[in-house]
Amino acid sequence: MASPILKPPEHQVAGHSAKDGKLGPLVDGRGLFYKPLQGDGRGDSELSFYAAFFSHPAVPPAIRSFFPGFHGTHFLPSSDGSGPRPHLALDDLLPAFRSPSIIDLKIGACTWPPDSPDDYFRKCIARDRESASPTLGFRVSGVQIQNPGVGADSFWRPLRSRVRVYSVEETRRVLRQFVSRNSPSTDEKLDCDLASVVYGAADGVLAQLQEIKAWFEEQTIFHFYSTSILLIYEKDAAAAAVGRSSGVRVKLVDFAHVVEGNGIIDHNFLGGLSSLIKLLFEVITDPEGDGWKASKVHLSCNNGSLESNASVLPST
Ligand SMILES: Nc1ncnc2c1ncn2[C@@H]1O[C@H](COP(=O)(O)OP(=O)(O)OP(=O)(O)O)[C@@H](O)[C@H]1O
Ligand SMILES: O=P(O)(O)O[C@@H]1[C@H](O)[C@H](O)[C@@H](OP(=O)(O)O)[C@H](OP(=O)(O)O)[C@H]1O
Repeated sequence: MASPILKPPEHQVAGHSAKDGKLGPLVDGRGLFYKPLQGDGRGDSELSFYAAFFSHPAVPPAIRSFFPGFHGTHFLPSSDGSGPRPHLALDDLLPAFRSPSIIDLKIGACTWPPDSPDDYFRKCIARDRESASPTLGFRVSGVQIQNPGVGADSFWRPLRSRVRVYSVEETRRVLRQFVSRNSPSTDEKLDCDLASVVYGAADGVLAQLQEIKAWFEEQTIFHFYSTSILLIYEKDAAAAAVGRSSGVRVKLVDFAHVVEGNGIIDHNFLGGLSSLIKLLFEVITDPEGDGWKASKVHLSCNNGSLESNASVLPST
């Protein structure tokens, strides 16, 4: 069989990209996503996580299904032309989708593991403070939303530099935009028409997140710093899914900063996940987004304390 042609993924919304001659992931068009092992120990750390996670007897099979399947490492030519290097071979999460709407949500108010080197901690906290992470416990890392009525290949893709500094209000808005049928770039009122099927259906995003959350309420094996939750769905399929499955997928990706849990609950991830669930639930119950008011919240983090005045909480 001829070797597959490797190319940058068509629908990558965050992270390092192989486009423009840089080092990034490649896909083979046959179902595998190859993520190059990054330097600074990040690649080795992610490889160790995948090996430990998929061999750990205490991880339930249903939980494994929320992670990309892992198929070892493959030595492949790097996308930046620097020669062959090991790549993680993962299930490509997107072949089943023709025009996927995707959002990457980086979970956790703290994005750096305890005992991180000082320069890494400073880099992370500077980025976190520009974002909604300290307030919400998660932030948007990247998003693409199919433009309805314009064609299957037309997407709204805001600049990543803009997305990673989204405020709380902007984060709430994009979560509503993600399930609206009017054009994402429009100023008109968002319709949130697909919220009940994409977020609220029996096999929708909230049901899947609740299953993940139930595991995080018990598991003390791993602590996931800077890990993302990807939400992936197809607008046409969701619109046609009255009473049927919308095919929406929830997946966890990016495990370069996972550390051992040492018998302790991963409060950082659990807090962000709970906050995300609450916001998505409110998209269904309060699609107009009126039930929010400004409030002041204090959150503490390892390596220091964060304070924010910009938070919003639902009114009671
Ligand atoms: N298995 C996969 N299949 C398809 N797409 C994927 C897969 N894993 C990741 N992606 C895409 O690649 C993006 C970045 O993934 P990931 O966070 O693992 O990369 P990264 O370079 O480590 O990111 P960062 O720079 O944030 O650390 C995701 O937002 C998603 O769009
Ligand atoms: O959110 P963005 O804008 O995509 O920014 C990236 C994101 O913060 C990643 O988590 C980080 O990798 P690490 O988590 O591994 O530090 C990467 O650092 P890098 O550019 O130094 O790789 C950043 O560029």
